Amino acid sequence: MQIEKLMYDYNILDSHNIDDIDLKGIQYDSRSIKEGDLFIAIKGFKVNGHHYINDALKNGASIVLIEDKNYCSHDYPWILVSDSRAALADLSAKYFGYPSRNFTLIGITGTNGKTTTSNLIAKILEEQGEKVGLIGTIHNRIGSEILPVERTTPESRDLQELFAQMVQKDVTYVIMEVSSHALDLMRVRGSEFDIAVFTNLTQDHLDYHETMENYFNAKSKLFFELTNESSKKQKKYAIINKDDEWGKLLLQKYRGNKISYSIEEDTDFKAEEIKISAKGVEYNVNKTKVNLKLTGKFNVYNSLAALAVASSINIPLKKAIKTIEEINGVAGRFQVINNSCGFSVIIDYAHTADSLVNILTTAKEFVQNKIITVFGCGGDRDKSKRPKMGEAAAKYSDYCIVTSDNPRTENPEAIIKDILPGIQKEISNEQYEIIINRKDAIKKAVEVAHEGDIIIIAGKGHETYQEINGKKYPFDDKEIVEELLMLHK
Ligand SMILES: CC(=O)N[C@H]1[C@@H](OP(=O)(O)OP(=O)(O)OC[C@H]2O[C@@H](n3ccc(=O)[nH]c3=O)[C@H](O)[C@@H]2O)O[C@H](CO)[C@@H](O)[C@@H]1O[C@H](C)C(=O)N[C@@H](C)C(=O)N[C@H](CCC(=O)O)C(=O)O
Ligand SMILES: Nc1ncnc2c1ncn2[C@@H]1O[C@H](COP(=O)(O)OP(=O)(O)OP(=O)(O)O)[C@@H](O)[C@H]1O
Ligand SMILES: N[C@H](CCC[C@H](N)C(=O)O)C(=O)O
Ligand SMILES: [Mg+2]
Repeated sequence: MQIEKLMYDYNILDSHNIDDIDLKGIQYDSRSIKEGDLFIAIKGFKVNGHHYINDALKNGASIVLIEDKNYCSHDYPWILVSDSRAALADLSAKYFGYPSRNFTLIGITGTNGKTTTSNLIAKILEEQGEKVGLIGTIHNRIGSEILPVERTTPESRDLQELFAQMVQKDVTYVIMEVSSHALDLMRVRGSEFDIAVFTNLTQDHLDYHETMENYFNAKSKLFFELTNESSKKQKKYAIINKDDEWGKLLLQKYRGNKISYSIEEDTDFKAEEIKISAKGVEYNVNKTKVNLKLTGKFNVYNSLAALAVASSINIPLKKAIKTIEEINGVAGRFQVINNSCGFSVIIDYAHTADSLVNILTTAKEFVQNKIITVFGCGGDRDKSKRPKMGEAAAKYSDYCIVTSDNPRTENPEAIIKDILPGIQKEISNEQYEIIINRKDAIKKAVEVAHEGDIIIIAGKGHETYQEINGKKYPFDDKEIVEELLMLHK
C-alpha cells in the first residue's frame, strides 16, 4: 500500500521525505521488520521503541512513525504523530482493510469466565452452521484450525492481521476475550464490536490499574466502543451480569440495547432452582430447564451469558441450551482427571481470590472427605492479591500446599512469603505446608490424599509451561498428575 493512501486523512503533526513509498507491511517491533515495512515506535513500560529505530532501519524499514520529535532526522523518512500506540491501531485496521466489518464481532470482558463463556458461545454458533473465529487465552482458532497464542488479546496490528485471515477463510462470527490491558493499551481500537459481554469484576491486575475504579473504567471501554456507528446489520447489544456490583453500575451507565442476566436479581435471563452436583449443574431459565455437564454456580453465570448472546442473534433458547448441554468441559477449567485411586483430582485456572472461592465452594458442595489445595501466585503480577488468594484457599480447604505458579522474574520464596499472611489468618501451621517445586507439591498432594478427598490443583489450568526468569520450561499440571496417578497404589 502506498504510504500516501495509508496516511490520507490521518492527523499527522509533521513528516519528512515520505513521497512514493510503497509499504510492504506494518510492524511495532524492530525484530519483526522485513524489507519495505513501516516501523511504528512505541514508548513502552519496559523500553522505548524509539531507541530501536536504527535496528528497524537495518532490518529494512522504509519509513518510521514516531511520537517523539527528538527522533525527527534527515537520515530517514519519518512521520510524527501525537500518539503512536493509537496510530498503530488505526493504521493497522486500515492497512488490513477494516476486516471486523465483515463479520459479527462478539467481545467478552470481565475478570473471570471469559474463556469459558467464549467457548460456549462458539459451540452454539457452530451448531447453527456458522464458521467461527475464536481469540483468547487458550488458543486462537479459525474454524478447526488452531493457532498458538502469546497473550489473551493480541496487539492491535496482530489482531487486525488475524481478523483479515479470518475474513479470507469465510468466518461469519468472531468471539474474542478482551482483557483490561488490551482495552487500556488500545489493542482493540479499530475493531467494530457488535456484542459485548461483561462477566464480573473482582480483584486482579491492580499492579497495572492501581484501583478497582481504573480497572472498571478500562473494562467499560469495550461498551463505549459498542455505541459507535457501524456499517453492519446486526443490532448492537451489551450483555451484563447484574449480580456483580460493577455490572450493576455498567447497566445504569450504558445507554444502548442491553440484556441482563443474574441469579439473584430480576433480569432478562434469571437462573432459578439451581442444583449443583459433581456431575454438573441444573437450573431453570425463562421456564426452560438447563442441565449442564459443567459444574459450579460460576458456570451458571457463564452459561446465562452465552444464552443471552444467543438470544441477541435470534438463536432459539431451546436450541442454544441443547448445544451447551453437550459440552463436557473447557481445558483447565474445573477439569476432572479421571483415576481409580478413590479420590478426585481437579485442575483449574483459578488465579484470583474470587475464582479460588468459587471453585473451592463448588467442590465443598459434593466432597465426601477433605479438600487438599495446591496453589501459588504468579510473579510480576498484582502482589496485593497474594494474601487474599492465601486467605481464600485456606478458608475453604482442609489442607493447603503452597507452591510456585509462574515465578517470572521474581524469587519464588518471596512470592510465597506474600501469600502466607492470608493463610495464617485462617488456619494453623499443621494445616498447610510450603513446597516450592510445583511438581513436588503435586506429588505430595497425591501422597497424602485419602478415599473421598478432592485435590484441587489451581492457577495454571491449560498452561503447558512454567515461566522462570524469562524462559518457559515445559510444565503441564495435567500431564504431571496423570503420571503420578498411574504410579499411585
Ligand atoms: C503491560 C502490557 O500489557 N505490556 C504489553 C506492551 O508492552 P510495552 O508497550 O510496555 O512494550 P515494551 O516491551 O516496553 O516495548 C516498547 C516497544 O519497543 C518495541 N521493541 C522492543 C525491543 C526491541 O528490541 N525492539 C522493539 O522494537 C516493542 O515491540 C514495543 O513496541 O506491549 C507489548 C507489545 O504488544 C506486549 O508484549 C506487552 O505485554 C506484556 C509482555 C504482558 O505481559 N502483558 C500481560 C500483562 C497482558 O497483556 N495480559 C493480558 C491478560 C490479562 C488477563 O485478563 O488475565 C492479555 O491480554 O494477555
Ligand atoms: N463466571 C465466573 N465467575 C467467577 N469465577 C469464574 C467464572 N468462570 C470461571 N471462573 C473461575 O475463573 C477461572 C478462569 O476462568 P476463565 O478461564 O473462563 O476466565 P478468564 O476470564 O478467561 O480468565 P483469564 O483472564 O485469566 O483469561 C476458572 O478456572 C474458574 O476458577
Ligand atoms: N492472564 C493472567 C494469567 C495468570 C495465570 C497464572 N498462572 C499466573 O501466571 O499468574 C495474567 O497474565 O495475569
Ligand atoms: Mg481467558
